[in-house]
Amino acid sequence: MKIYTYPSEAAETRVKAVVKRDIAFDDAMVASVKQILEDVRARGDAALIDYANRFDSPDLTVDELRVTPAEFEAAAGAVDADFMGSLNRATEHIEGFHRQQLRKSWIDTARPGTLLGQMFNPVGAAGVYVPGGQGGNTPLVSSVLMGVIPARIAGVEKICMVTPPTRDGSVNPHMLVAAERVGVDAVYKVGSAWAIAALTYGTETVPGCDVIVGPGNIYVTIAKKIVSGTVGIDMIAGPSEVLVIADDDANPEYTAADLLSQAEHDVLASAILVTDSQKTAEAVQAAVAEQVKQLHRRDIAEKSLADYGAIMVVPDIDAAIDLANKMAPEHLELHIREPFDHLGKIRNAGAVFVGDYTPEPVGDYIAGPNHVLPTAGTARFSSALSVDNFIKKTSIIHYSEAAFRDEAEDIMRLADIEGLGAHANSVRIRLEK
Ligand SMILES: NC(=O)c1ccc[n+]([C@@H]2O[C@H](COP(=O)([O-])OP(=O)(O)OC[C@H]3O[C@@H](n4cnc5c(N)ncnc54)[C@H](O)[C@@H]3O)[C@@H](O)[C@H]2O)c1
Ligand SMILES: N[C@H](CO)Cc1c[nH]c[nH+]1
Ligand SMILES: [Zn+2]
Repeated sequence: MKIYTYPSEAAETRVKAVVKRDIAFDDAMVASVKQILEDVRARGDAALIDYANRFDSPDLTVDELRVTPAEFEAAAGAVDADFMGSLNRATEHIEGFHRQQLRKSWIDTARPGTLLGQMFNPVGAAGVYVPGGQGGNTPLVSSVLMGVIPARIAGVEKICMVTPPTRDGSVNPHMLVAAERVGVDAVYKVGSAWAIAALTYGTETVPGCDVIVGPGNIYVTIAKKIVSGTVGIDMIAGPSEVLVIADDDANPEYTAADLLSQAEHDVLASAILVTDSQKTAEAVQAAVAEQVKQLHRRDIAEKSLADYGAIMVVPDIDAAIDLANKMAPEHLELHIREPFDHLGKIRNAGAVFVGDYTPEPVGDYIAGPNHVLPTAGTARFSSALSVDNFIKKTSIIHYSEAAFRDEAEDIMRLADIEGLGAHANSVRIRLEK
């Protein structure tokens, strides 16, 4: 990882490259995703199978697109009791955290003669994208829980899950067991942009949904961005990111391990260390170089660090926090003395991990908060996946005659200013009654 002095021109260029990396999609990628979306819209299942055969699963047929009861049953027999223990524990924690987010419809009658309020209703159908990697080689089992649990708690009636199939046309058994555990209604073997198209437009096999949630690689992210508005989406939850703020007291081995934990996700992932200590910068640089050699996904981590990694040396911890707020990382770790004294200064981050014993994977798997988080600087305006992403709010408005008469002049005046005579008339006609 390269060490930069921040601020400097070189450091600023790297910051921009990281923050803009999935918004500055290259035109060819966007064009290819648009073409996939149009193709699925026009040809439905036939297009899904063509893409699945080309990218993930050479022999998959239309009849195999939906996971069957027999496949769920076989999956249940293929996982061990230890996995079930961990799955149950994670599920309980995630359910507990998300239950706190449920809100009740409300009405307010404080203003005489009026009744105002909001009704909260779940969307009818949600599509949950679960990343699987090409040919299902990186099955993010934990993302099943993160996508489905909030939808279930919101009360969504129909929850469909999509994920790329493996080369042999199956879905990882741990993923299927997790899906069944949290009450998914159907699982479809489709990945990438064609899965987002299927959930948006519907095909013969895959039903269209009202809302699509879940993280994914650049193709998934571009597709979600394009279909947003036709369906609801949760957020831009693209290639993973971590920004660690560390002082001269931080453990360089821990810090390096945490940076690598996100760098290994994707060649487009980003891992940044910001420190006020040259000694820490150099120690972490050396630890990363050493630890990366041991990784099974070394190539991915090395490319991501080369393209989107950095060690920024800043004058002090306040400057580190300013830089974090500017970059708005998906994950922010604080490896500093008295971290809670600084927490209130953090304004832009998907999730903050505080202290030596809260490495980011605690949040990925088991703590309870959602690990589907905004990336590429979008934590400036969006938040973790939550129950809210599945809820619509409908306003309720009632006026008595007296309340209506009391405010009639105001309504007519505002309508006249807008030049909307029919609006004013709908008030006047009642006053003349
Ligand atoms: N922000 C978050 O909350 C969050 C959470 C978890 C994971 N992630 C990110 O999700 C991503 C998961 O990516 P992944 O690739 O492992 O799984 P994925 O399921 O998102 O993508 C794999 C799919 O993309 C397809 N694909 C490969 N090359 C393609 C091409 N040229 N054109 C179109 N499609 C192509 C594959 O065939 C497969 O179907 C990572 O970037 C990870 O960092 C983000
Ligand atoms: N760190 C990812 C979010 O960027 C989530 C994840 C799932 N599995 C492992 N990690
Ligand atoms: Zn992770």
